[in-house]
Amino acid sequence: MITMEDIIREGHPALRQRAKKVEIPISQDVKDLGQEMMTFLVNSQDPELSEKYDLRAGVGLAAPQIDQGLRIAAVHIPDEYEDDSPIFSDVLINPIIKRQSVKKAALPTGEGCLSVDREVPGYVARSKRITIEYTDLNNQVQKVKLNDYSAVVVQHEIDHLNGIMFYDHINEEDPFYLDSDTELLEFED
Ligand SMILES: COc1ccccc1NC(=O)N[C@H](C(=O)N(CC(=O)NO)CC1CCCC1)C(C)(C)C
Ligand SMILES: [Zn+2]
Repeated sequence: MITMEDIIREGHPALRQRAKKVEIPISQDVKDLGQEMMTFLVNSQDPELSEKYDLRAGVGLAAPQIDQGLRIAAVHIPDEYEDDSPIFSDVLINPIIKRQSVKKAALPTGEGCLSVDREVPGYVARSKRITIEYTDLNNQVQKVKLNDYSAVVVQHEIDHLNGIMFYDHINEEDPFYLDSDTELLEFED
């Protein structure tokens, strides 16, 4: 199973490389990798398992973060109200952003990263609404519209497939600069 030891940290060159497209139909190896990545997220959100294996509560994981240079990202976004029905949960193979809103959104808390062991303060402005297309683990092409928090998570993961870290988006002069078309998302903890 994937644990924090398998997650490479900033400074590792693999985090700055562009991941390679996955051959379709996906091989069994890719299917296993995708399932393992999803299992990590589910485990990391389980009180017992996250405690037992010292896992950070993850909502997304990209293959480059476990040193696999493939365009695969797992996303598992819990619904803070109903535990058993996540807001969005899937393994994205070769995801592409087909449409994105001009309107931007940022988390009021800023962002962190499983591959970054430090706080990097500042707003990360991302498209508030996106339409993504990807292949799922059953080789089905999916077209999904996401907004707000789900859109933030997926954009954060797709960035990893392109060697981009969240802090690359933070304004150097004023980390908490917000331009007029960026809103802070409501964020109940
Ligand atoms: C169950 O966990 C939650 C429930 C409700 C709100 C937030 C979370 N958890 C997270 O935001 N978790 C972050 C996360 O997984 N990521 C993913 C990552 O590093 N992918 O490479 C960072 C997030 C920052 C914004 C989008 C993803 C970490 C870096 C803090 C572990
Ligand atoms: Zn990350």
